[in-house]
Amino acid sequence: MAASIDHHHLPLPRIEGSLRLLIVVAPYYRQIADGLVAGARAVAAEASATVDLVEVPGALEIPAAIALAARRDLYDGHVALGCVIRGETTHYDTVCNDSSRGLTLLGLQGHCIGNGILTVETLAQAQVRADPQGQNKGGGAAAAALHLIALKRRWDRM
Ligand SMILES: Nc1c(NC[C@H](O)[C@H](O)[C@H](O)CO)[nH]c(=O)[nH]c1=O
Ligand SMILES: CC(=O)[C@@H](O)COP(=O)(O)O
Repeated sequence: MAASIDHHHLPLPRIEGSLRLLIVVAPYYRQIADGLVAGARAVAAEASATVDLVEVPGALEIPAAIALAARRDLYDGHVALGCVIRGETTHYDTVCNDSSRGLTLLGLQGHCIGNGILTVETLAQAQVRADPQGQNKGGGAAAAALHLIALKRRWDRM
């Protein structure tokens, strides 16, 4: 088993005014997705954000769904949640790389996105990462979106 390493988490930023988050989740592995969503919702509640949630079939559809929502400028930030577990073929690499690249490209266009798409070898690895009492990657992705929103608002005021 890998050594456990503590990650330092920034405190949640204080954000004034209304705050709208969209969670886009791929429930390809339902139990994992549920843990990720629970963690993300808890962080959103801490920041008093209102949350909408939509589901898409798989991680590959997450960037496209966020791009569609972003066209309407409905949300301050987006939280991408899902899980990719290595199978027998190279499809794993496509799903991991293209979902990540899609989110990164959207981020570089100025959209505030937290990436909580797990890319793992085993279901056990996914379980500890999705668990809100464990590594809580869903919460981490929501926090990442909030940090970007805070920066955007700060620089919009200058
Ligand atoms: N294998 C996994 C997938 N594959 C499905 C794709 O994301 C996509 O929905 C399909 O290719 C149709 O476009 N998705 C996951 O979220 N996790 C996987 O492990
Ligand atoms: C991660 C995947 O895309 C995977 O679930 C597909 O499995 P396989 O490579 O065995 O078809």
